[in-house]
Amino acid sequence: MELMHHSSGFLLPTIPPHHRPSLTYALILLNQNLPRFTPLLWKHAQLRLCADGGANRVYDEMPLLLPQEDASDIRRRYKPDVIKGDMDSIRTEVLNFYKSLGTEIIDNSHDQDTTDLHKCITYIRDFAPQLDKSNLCILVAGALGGRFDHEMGNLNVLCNFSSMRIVLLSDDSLIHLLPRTHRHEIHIQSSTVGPHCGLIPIGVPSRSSTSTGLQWDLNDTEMRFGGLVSTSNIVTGDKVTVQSDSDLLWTISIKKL
Ligand SMILES: Nc1ncnc2c1ncn2[C@@H]1O[C@H](COP(=O)(O)OP(=O)(O)OP(=O)(O)O)[C@@H](O)[C@H]1O
Ligand SMILES: Cc1ncc(C[n+]2csc(CCO)c2C)c(N)n1
Repeated sequence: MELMHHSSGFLLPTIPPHHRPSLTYALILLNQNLPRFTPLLWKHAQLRLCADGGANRVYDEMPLLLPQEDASDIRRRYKPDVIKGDMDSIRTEVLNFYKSLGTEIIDNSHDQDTTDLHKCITYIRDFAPQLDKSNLCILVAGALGGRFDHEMGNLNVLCNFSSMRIVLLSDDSLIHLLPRTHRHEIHIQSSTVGPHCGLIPIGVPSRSSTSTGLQWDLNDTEMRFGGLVSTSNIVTGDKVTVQSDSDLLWTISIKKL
């Protein structure tokens, strides 16, 4: 079984040269409070998309995250490449502003069966011609906090696209899938993440999960909702390994400074 490496180097101003694997990043901004480190994610990304009302967040909140700079300069500089969704949340002034700067607008108002985040991921997967897809990682800003149905929809997207690397981010947490098809090695960048973490089966229960590097390691352990799921766990070093017969969610806290 192949080994998959994970790292949160994208939370550092400069991604370390030894960072493995070397990834190409795309950023999706959702309609939820933007994490304070969004300008950093923006810098690392080669493609930036707003999911519908996510464009309002970029317009309203980027100037607040960079208060020492002029708001209208910030708005012109942080121009999304694409705004995609059912367009029921983006404000007209915001839509017209980014349209006038040349942002591509994709109106999918006919599709009321998939979320705007789902629509953005489909776009990156199927259309973004300039991106190297072989080592692509999609960072999703504003995925947690707020409405619980949205949060669950965002988690479901990890399952819809389980073979893609997708990281859900808020100010406090980072979440991604550990597909059962791989063994996993998670590099803990202790200056930016930890120590609180969790391993949670998603979709189906896990009959057997095994980890190293946690205060409460799993050892051929069964996990299911209604039984044990590993929350409030703690990372003990700079490396965590995980193997499971089911897809698991990995979550780790993001440090404030
Ligand atoms: N409170 C929230 N918490 C987490 N994610 C959110 C939240 N609000 C929106 N999102 C994410 O941002 C995307 C765009 O949000 P937007 O408000 O434009 O969606 P929407 O289609 O209008 O949602 P709805 O019609 O259900 O209110 C959503 O698809 C969702 O992924
Ligand atoms: C069973 C079922 N539940 C909810 C929706 C509604 N819905 C799901 S995604 C979406 C688009 C949001 O931008 C909407 C309206 C549906 N279609 N089918």
